[in-house]
Amino acid sequence: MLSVVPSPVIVRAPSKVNLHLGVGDLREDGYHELTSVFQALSLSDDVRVSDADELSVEVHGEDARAVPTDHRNLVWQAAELLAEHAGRRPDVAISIRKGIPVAGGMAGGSADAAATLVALDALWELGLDRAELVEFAARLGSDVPFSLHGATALGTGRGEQLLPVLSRNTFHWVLALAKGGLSTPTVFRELDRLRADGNPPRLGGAEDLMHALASGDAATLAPLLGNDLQPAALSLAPGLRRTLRAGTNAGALAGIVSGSGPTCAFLCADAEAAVAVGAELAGAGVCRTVRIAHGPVPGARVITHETEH
Ligand SMILES: C[C@@](CO)(OP(=O)(O)O)[C@H](O)COP(=O)(O)OP(=O)(O)OC[C@H]1O[C@@H](n2ccc(N)nc2=O)[C@H](O)[C@@H]1O
Ligand SMILES: Nc1ncnc2c1ncn2[C@@H]1O[C@H](COP(=O)(O)OP(=O)(O)O)[C@@H](O)[C@H]1O
Repeated sequence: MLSVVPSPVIVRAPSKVNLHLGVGDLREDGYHELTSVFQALSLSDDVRVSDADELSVEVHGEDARAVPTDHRNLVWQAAELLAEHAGRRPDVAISIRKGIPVAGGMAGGSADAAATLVALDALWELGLDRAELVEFAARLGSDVPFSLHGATALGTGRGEQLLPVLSRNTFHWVLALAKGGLSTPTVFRELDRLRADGNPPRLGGAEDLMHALASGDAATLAPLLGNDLQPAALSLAPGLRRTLRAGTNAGALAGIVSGSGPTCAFLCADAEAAVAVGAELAGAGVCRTVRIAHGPVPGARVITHETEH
């Protein structure tokens, strides 16, 4: 029988760093109330979907072995969710090319889920509007709406309610990737434990940081970066203190743990400084590997060709 060769749809989705992550108290539904200023970074994943006889997931890239290829993968859940909505079977082959570290606090799984929503909307010609995509995204995870949105945004609620934030210029980052990952729920639980035992510092509001973003000046932004999850991540992975010190010693303007960690993100004065800081960090033996990235970049979007990113 003749079969029509389906044309794959490829979508690129960004990683994120939380420039400001204020964590409120634990809610009754098990989530924490957040004030998060997200920035989407150029380190990204590509997700390719094509018609197939049944749903399958394959993962390529350095961290591929750490990623499940069954229903535990967020792209699987995204495909099932959209198929149910469309009243069809989720019969697609999904191939993920990972550039984002796994369990690194950079929203890699969320990026792939957002990418899958955008890709299947195109492949199945569903014509979903933005609000519908965002609603599906929020059902898949707190960070998934931001992976769709990209750029710079303020997230409230459990991080899923977004407002765009004005950000001038491009900021240059060095990312220090760690050997293992940290589980997001474990890090939130550790923060609850630290708060029950004592009084770890809590961030104030994000207004000054948002002014600094609007000014586009990295040196003004640097001292305003902050993450309430950082003490919890450092408590679980004390070696990250050395990584953070090494980055600022190497000339970064500031360093923070990205989200729930263990990736450390270093803000640099410009692209040249980022290359120099990256080279020095790579030689310092304080992390698995180093990546250079910039932001803000757009959210999940269809691309025509897979290229290096
Ligand atoms: C911490 C953040 C910061 O951007 O990112 P990562 O560091 O994981 O990338 C996010 O809040 C992670 O978002 P995401 O990874 O989508 O989390 P979800 O799947 O929604 O939730 C996983 C678990 O994290 C905890 N969680 C998540 C979000 C939130 N506002 N409060 C929480 O307590 C809960 O224990 C929840 O069961
Ligand atoms: N597409 C995916 N990519 C990476 N991890 C995934 C994916 N789908 C499910 N996971 C699971 O989610 C966990 C958290 O992964 P990830 O989203 O990369 O990190 P983080 O929540 O720290 O940003 C992983 O340990 C993995 O088991």
